[in-house]
Amino acid sequence: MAQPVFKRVLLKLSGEALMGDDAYGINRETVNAIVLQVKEIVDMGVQVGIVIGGGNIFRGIAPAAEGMDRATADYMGMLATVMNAMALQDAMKHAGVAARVQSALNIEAVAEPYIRGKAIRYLEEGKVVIFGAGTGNPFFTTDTAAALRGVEIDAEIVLKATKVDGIYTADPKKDPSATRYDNVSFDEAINKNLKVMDATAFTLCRDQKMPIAVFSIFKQGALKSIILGENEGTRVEA
Ligand SMILES: Nc1ncnc2c1ncn2[C@@H]1O[C@H](COP(=O)(O)OP(=O)(O)OP(=O)(O)O)[C@@H](O)[C@H]1O
Ligand SMILES: O=c1ccn([C@@H]2O[C@H](COP(=O)(O)O)[C@@H](O)[C@H]2O)c(=O)[nH]1
Repeated sequence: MAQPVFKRVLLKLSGEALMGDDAYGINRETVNAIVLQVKEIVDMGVQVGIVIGGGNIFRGIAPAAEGMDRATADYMGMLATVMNAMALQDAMKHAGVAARVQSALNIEAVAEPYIRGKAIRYLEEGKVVIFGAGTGNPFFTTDTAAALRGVEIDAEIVLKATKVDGIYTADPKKDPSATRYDNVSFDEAINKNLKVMDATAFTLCRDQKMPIAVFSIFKQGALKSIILGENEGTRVEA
């Protein structure tokens, strides 16, 4: 049987991917389908940390955030990611996957605080750790949180699960003539402003020699393919 090529990974899940076909919010069926893909790699013995985005909830409250102080809106965005983390943990529990939520913002009544050593211990025990509230700081994104937590937990790769199947020469949703890269260097991704991830996230991964794989969470089996070392999506490396 094929063996995983990674022992520990950091999976970044787009918040917007949780909406399914809804306008915003959390679509339970979509979450369950994502959880099954994660379960597949957990059952192979891969240790999985997850950073979850907040776009699905934040989009719904965006009109209220208009004109608001940027830091306040960002804290709201971070709280949205905690809701997603809780929904994901609940869906994992129902699928028989042990998961813990750790929050970068202190909200101890709903989630334990982010403690690096404890997160690593959970991973070693085979539990999925879901990191909520991004980095805990405004003016950042959950992509940067994924790069940061990935480096902190000593993951071998950051897996960016999104709505498109890799990195393109331009946003494929806006430019149908855009073509997909199989491989791209950090410098090219940053210099060409390939917006699938923000420059802070790319730069941190580049400096810490942390490879990134970008793939579609809606493509059945894509996550497992990457774990088995097969060609899938786009790989960003030095
Ligand atoms: N060069 C590019 N290649 C691929 N996708 C791109 C590119 N430029 C922009 N995009 C867009 O970036 C989006 C990926 O961002 P995604 O929504 O997954 O991230 P996010 O902002 O981290 O998540 P969230 O939904 O939680 O806010 C894709 O849906 C795609 O339309
Ligand atoms: O470290 C962080 C992470 C996130 N935010 C805020 O949350 C929203 C949602 O995150 P996405 O990465 O867009 O999914 C983001 O727009 C920020 O407003 C943050 O401030 N700090």
